[in-house]
Amino acid sequence: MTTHTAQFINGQWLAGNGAAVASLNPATNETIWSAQAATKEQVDAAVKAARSAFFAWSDRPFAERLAIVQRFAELLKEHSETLAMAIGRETGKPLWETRTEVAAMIGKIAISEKAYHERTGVVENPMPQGRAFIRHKAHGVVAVFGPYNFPGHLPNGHIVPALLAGNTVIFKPSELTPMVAELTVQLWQQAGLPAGVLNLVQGEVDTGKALASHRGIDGLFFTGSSRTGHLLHEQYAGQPGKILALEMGGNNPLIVKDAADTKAVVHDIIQSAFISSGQRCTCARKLFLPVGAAGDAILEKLLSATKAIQVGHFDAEQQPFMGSMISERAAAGMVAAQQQLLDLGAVSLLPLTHQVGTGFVTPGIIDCTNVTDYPDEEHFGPLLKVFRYSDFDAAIEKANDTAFGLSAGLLGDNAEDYDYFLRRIRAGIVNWNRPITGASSAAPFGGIGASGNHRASAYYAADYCAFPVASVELEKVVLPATLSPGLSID
Ligand SMILES: NC(=O)C1=CN([C@@H]2O[C@H](COP(=O)(O)OP(=O)(O)OC[C@H]3O[C@@H](n4cnc5c(N)ncnc54)[C@H](O)[C@@H]3O)[C@@H](O)[C@H]2O)C=CC1
Ligand SMILES: O=C(O)CCC(=O)N[C@@H](CCC(=O)O)C(=O)O
Repeated sequence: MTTHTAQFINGQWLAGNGAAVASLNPATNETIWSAQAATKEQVDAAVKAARSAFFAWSDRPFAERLAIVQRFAELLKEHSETLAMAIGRETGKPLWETRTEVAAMIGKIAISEKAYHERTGVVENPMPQGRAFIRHKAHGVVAVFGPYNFPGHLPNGHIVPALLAGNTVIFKPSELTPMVAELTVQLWQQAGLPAGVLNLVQGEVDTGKALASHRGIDGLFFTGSSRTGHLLHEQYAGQPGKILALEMGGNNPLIVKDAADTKAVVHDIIQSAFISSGQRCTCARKLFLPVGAAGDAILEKLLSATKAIQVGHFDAEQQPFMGSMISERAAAGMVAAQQQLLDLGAVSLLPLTHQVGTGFVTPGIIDCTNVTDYPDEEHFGPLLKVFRYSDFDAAIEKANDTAFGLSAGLLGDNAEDYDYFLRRIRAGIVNWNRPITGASSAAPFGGIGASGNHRASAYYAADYCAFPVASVELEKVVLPATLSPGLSID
């Protein structure tokens, strides 16, 4: 296998000078990409390149920046199948899903253009003497950190609005998905981005640390685990001048109450809990079902439909619903999480099983109703915890009993219940009779508590990509008609 020149610094593809790194196809453990990591010195070179490129890029008229970003969208369309294949190979996600990921990347461009104007454009307000303006300026050099579960779409959700706003970027993708990052940056290069405007540094945590701690960056946009996000937040304490946007995980509840269509309920639960093999930050982790016959019927159908979920290779002709998880390690981690819950007194309703030597797992369902020391952790895979409840208020209270606050949902036919749920539940994404995954890029996307730091992304990403500048302006210096009391100027 050829070793990639994986670092893109100041418009040049360079070999890393650091340790060897590799990417595996998680379904087979075959190495599909290898390179050497960027060193601290190379990260420094990337930051310096981004700094040198900043004024020339931010001084360009918006239309010129937009034209390059739109060219990137065209290239994404031309290469969509190559990119969808690469995402499938590197993450294990089935092609039907990776194709939607590429479509979301393409859709991001028009949405970000609209958001740029609506949320950060120029506003002029009349005033008696002169004019008042609200404008927005780019921060400067920003670092973008991406997760592995959407290696194209989620970094793209930071990079596109950051570039449109006039920032220059250093992108540090997940070490589990370097191949997708490389392909994406190649398309940016072809789109005609000037040297230094977007730089790519690849490597493991050391590369991430070198970038996050670099004094030369003005901001950091992060999508990833709550653990890393919290480390970054601590690291940025005492640096109010730097913008930090954190999109982190969740421990998301879904409550079912008085829903007549059991099949539809089961469908929305499965879409919420098991899509992407449970590897979405928005996935339902906790399912609240009423005690009694209605809850029993839903559980019975849920178990049989979950047992029937097809798990398979990303490119299988007969497409599976779930592909491999991101790695064998992640799969083993889910088995360990299940065991931890069993040790705490949970009852397995459908065991999550792991095909050792691969990242494949089958989806699992576990009853945690009687677990008193329930760990408030995000188990990032297809393991759904069921809680039976007899009182709606108590279910909402338990749903809110988490440090996280990303997504939440109610499946039920009563509008008053939803109105009440909406007022009580603490989350940044709250849905009614829809799966809680599959958020729209045309809406803000972010959570509260341990899920984020109040800098929602998607439609609101424009907000953290620029800072507002308020100006009052007059073309000439003019003496006011009335002077302040006690003032005379002869
Ligand atoms: N709220 C949101 O929008 C989303 C959140 N996520 C969350 O992301 C997680 C899965 O992604 P992962 O790739 O496992 O996240 P992760 O936190 O392990 O890694 C994310 C990025 O941070 C880097 N990194 C890790 N440790 C670092 C450190 N100490 N200093 C600097 N950089 C460091 C990694 O190299 C990677 O580029 C899940 O918890 C999921 O819930 C995923 C998608 C969306
Ligand atoms: O960022 C956007 O444009 C919208 C947010 C989004 O696409 N969310 C997805 C995936 C994020 C995740 O859960 O990892 C979703 O809600 O399914």
